[in-house]
Parts: sequence; C-alpha cells; structure tokens
Amino acid sequence: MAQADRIIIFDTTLRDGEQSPGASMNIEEKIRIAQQLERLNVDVMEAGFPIASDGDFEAVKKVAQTVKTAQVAGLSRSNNMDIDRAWDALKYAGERGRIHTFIATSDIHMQYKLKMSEQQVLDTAVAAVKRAAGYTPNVEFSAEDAVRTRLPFLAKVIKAVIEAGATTVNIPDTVGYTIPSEYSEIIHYLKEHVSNIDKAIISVHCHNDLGLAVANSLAAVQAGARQVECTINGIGERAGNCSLEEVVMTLKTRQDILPFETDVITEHITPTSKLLSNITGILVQPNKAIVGANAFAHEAGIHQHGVLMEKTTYEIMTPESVGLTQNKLVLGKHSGRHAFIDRLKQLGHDLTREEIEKAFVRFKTLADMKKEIFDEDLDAIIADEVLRVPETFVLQQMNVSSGSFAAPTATVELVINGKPKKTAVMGDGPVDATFKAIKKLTKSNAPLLSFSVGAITGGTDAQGECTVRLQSEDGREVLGQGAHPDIIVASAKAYLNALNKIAGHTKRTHPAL
Ligand SMILES: CC(=O)SCCNC(=O)CCNC(=O)[C@H](O)C(C)(C)COP(=O)(O)OP(=O)(O)OC[C@H]1O[C@@H](n2cnc3c(N)ncnc32)[C@H](O)[C@@H]1OP(=O)(O)O
Ligand SMILES: CC(C)C(=O)C(=O)O
Ligand SMILES: [Mg+2]
Repeated sequence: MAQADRIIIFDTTLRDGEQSPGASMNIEEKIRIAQQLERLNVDVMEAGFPIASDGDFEAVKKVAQTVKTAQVAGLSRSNNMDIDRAWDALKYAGERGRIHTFIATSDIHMQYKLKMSEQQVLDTAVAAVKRAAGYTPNVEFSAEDAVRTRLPFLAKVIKAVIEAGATTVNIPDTVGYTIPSEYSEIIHYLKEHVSNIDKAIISVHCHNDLGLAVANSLAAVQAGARQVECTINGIGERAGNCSLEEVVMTLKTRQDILPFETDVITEHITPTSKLLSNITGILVQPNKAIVGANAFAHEAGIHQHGVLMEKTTYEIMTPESVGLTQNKLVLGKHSGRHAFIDRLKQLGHDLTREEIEKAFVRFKTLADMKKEIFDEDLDAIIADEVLRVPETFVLQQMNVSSGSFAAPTATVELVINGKPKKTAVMGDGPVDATFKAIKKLTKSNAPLLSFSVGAITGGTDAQGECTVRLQSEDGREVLGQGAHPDIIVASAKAYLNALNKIAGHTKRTHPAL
C-alpha cells in the first residue's frame, strides 16, 4: 500500500511509449532504458506486452531478470493465453513481477471493438484478474477507456476486480479526452461508490491528445489517486502519455500546494531523456518543459538581468535538480580515460570496459577534428558506437565529389559478411549518390520514408547528426542514426544503421536466411 502522501511512479516508456510510431526498441535497447529507469528510481516499469511478439516476450523476461529493485509489469489482454504468457516472462522478477491486465468498459469499445455485452466484459475482467492472482498477488487491472465509461458500470467493474484480487486499479483516459475537473470527479465518484476501494491503489493513465495529460494526472492525485502512469519525454500512442519528468517536477516544485512525494531521483531525468532520444531517434522539441534544450535558457535581456541578480527571479527549479550540470572538465584531445569515464557516468552511460574502449577511440578521433567535445557529442558517440546493432554492413571508406559543376559521385566501400565490396555511383546530390551506392552494394529495396540532418552542437566544426527512416519488407518503420563531422558520412552511417536493424530483425525472425 502506498502511504497517504506517496505517489507510485509507474513508467510505461517500454510499453505504451514504444507504441509511438517509430519507437520500437530491440531487446538490448530496452535493457539499457530499463537500467536507466532503475537509476531514476521509478517504482514500477512496464517492460512490454509479452503476447505481442517473441521479441517483446524476451525483452520483458530479460528486464525481469536484470532489474534489481523496481517492480516489472507486463501487459495482457483479459484472456488466459495473454496472462499465462505475461507471467512466463515476469516470473523471473518474483514478487516484483506485476501482471497488468485490461479490458475496455466504455459502450463504444464494448459495442464496436469487443462486441461484448456489459455482463460479458464484467465476467471476462473478473476471470482475468482471478487467473492473474493465481500467479501473483501483484495484479493491476485497467478499465480501458474508463473516462468514457458510464460511471455506475465502471464502479461495478472496479468493485468486482478488487474482490477478484486486483491490488491496483487503473482508470485510464485512453483517448486523452477528459479535463482536470471531470477526471477529479470520476476519482471522487469511485471513492464514494466502490465499497472496497481502500483495498487497492487507484492509478491514473492519461494520454495527451488535448495536451492535458499532466494536468489531468495531477487533478487525479489531488482527488485520491496514488499511482501515476507516465513515460519519459511523454512518448506514447498518438500524442503520447503523461510525461514523467513534468509530473514529477511539478510535485517536487509545488510542495506548497501538492504535498506528495515520489522516490524519483530527479538528477537522472536529463540523462534518461537523452538516452531515450538517442535510442529511438525521437527528439524533444526545444521548448519542451523540463528536458527541452531551452527549458533553462534565458534569452531576453530583462530575464538575463534578473537571473544574474537572483536566479529565482526566473527559475522555479534549478537545472542541477534535473541533472543539467555544468561540465567542469573540458574534454578535448588531451583528455584521458578517467575524465572521459567520469563524464559518461554523469550522463547516465554506465558502460562495460570494452564499450568504454570503443567509445574512447572514437572520442579521440573526434577530438582531433573538433576543438571541444560537448555532452551532446558524447551522447552521439555512444549512440553511434555502443548502442548500435550488430552490423551486417560495415562502412569501410567512402569518398564523394560534388559541387555546382560536376555530377555528384559517391565511391563507397562496405564490408558485407566479412567481404569488402566497392562501387561508384552518380546521383542528384551527394547524399542521393551515397544512398544509391549503398543500395547497390546491399541490394536493399527498402523505401526511404524520410531523411533529416542536423548539427549536434553549434559551430562549423560541429558533428552532423542524420536520421533515416526506412520501411522494411514486413511494413515496419525502421529508424537509423549516424553522427560524424562530415554530414555525408553521417548520412551513410544513418542509412547503414537502419539497414543493419532490418538485417538483424530478419536474422532473428528467420535464422535460416
Ligand atoms: C490502450 C492500449 O494501449 S491497449 C495496448 C495496445 N497495444 C498493442 O496492441 C500492441 C501489441 N498488440 C499486438 O501485438 C496484437 O494486437 C496482439 C498480438 C495483442 C493481438 O493480435 P491479433 O490476434 O492479430 O488481434 P488484433 O490486434 O487484430 O485484434 C485484437 C483482438 O483482441 C481483442 N481484444 C482487444 N482488447 C482486448 C482485451 N483487453 N481483452 C480481451 N480481448 C481483447 C479484440 O476484440 C480482437 O479480438 P478478435 O481477434 O477476436 O476480433
Ligand atoms: C492498457 C491501458 C492501460 C492503456 O494503455 C490505455 O488505456 O491507454
Ligand atoms: Mg495508454
């Protein structure tokens, strides 16, 4: 049971967050995020939906085996197959394993999607919770689309699932439809009309379709909810979920009117946000609260003057409290491993000795080209060098000639399954020529969905960071990233990164190929 003023933080970055288009993560990536979420000290992390695929099953299992202190949840529909599969993956976490089962309770979902009557939904929910409770006392039930559910029926379902053994009952705003006052009334209604409500924790799960997910979650907390479901950077289905960093920092900053506590170690917020962006390629907008690049920047003269006199004139929380620290040691080509490792740790990258060596070599190469290495450069090196997938296609060397006169031509040499292969191709521009050469060498037909290029830091010696989205044969959107001071090389790396992900997925799902 949560204490009256403690809010359980249930992070669903690895499940609902992963439902963001393009945010699919492989097992290794999920483990990295899970380890970082553990550093952040979330109470529960939802690691996936085990019935969804063998990959997701393995990811939940690995997270359950790896994570030491947080509870690990796995989602399941309200049927025996999903629940059994979920527990098969979660059992490795012992009593920290949580089965999270759900079924929709709104008329619109029952009629059109489930094609079930009220009674059938009620019976199915109860049976599912009983089955889950046969495995573990740690059972969460979600009434999907609770906000659009008739309240007497919602209360009936919640009472029945608590009787059946649910220890957490979640009241999701699945479609991001509610507003704070209405959501607060729903929580109050359930507290008044569900006679056994004190036997379970009330949880909230808000989507951000109207930009109200955080406000709605806070209103629910004030009304009596004691678990908030949220994601890093607010990623998730459609417009996303309630953002963890926003809800946690609001509770921390407004203790005067929100006397609630979380156990989140807020100094890990920025590294966690960056790690997620690096892995998924989904960047946060600069003006995003808490983790946006401008969240602690002061541009206007009057503001700058105020901050110089007294920071609290314009800063309601310190950058340090969310893990934005001033880099005291300047990293450059004369830096050694100690300073390098120390900085990586501060940025949340806890690497093996082998990974450090790889990253260090890359750091020195970059330091030879660039005066100063910033945190963003280090994040890019880690994304490029350490978080990368096993490589079927390795970029050996490349050369591109382009300009306003000659037809752009790319000469690219790759090592494919251990054998060097080289070609030269002309294109409409240097990137087009490079991609055509790579396509020819790898025999890839994956359509290019998008390509973007940006600079990691300021200055003409900045690293270029490229993102490529390809469509795999099975229709998945696959994202590749690459960073290099030469943006054409960064483009080639991003393209190959996406192709390697596709090749890795094919090898995992069709080992014989
Ligand atoms: C609000 C949410 O975020 S819910 C979570 C959403 N996340 C996902 O869906 C991602 C993972 N999903 C998947 O991989 C697939 O959808 C699977 C494996 C779960 C199911 O795949 P399929 O068997 O091909 O079914 P499909 O997804 O097309 O349809 C869903 C089926 O589940 C049923 N269903 C939906 N929710 C529930 C539920 N909570 N309990 C029981 N059955 C449900 C639907 O009625 C439909 O049944 P039908 O096949 O008899 O018509
Ligand atoms: C599965 C449930 C909790 C969900 O994601 C939703 O209703 O949005
Ligand atoms: Mg959701």
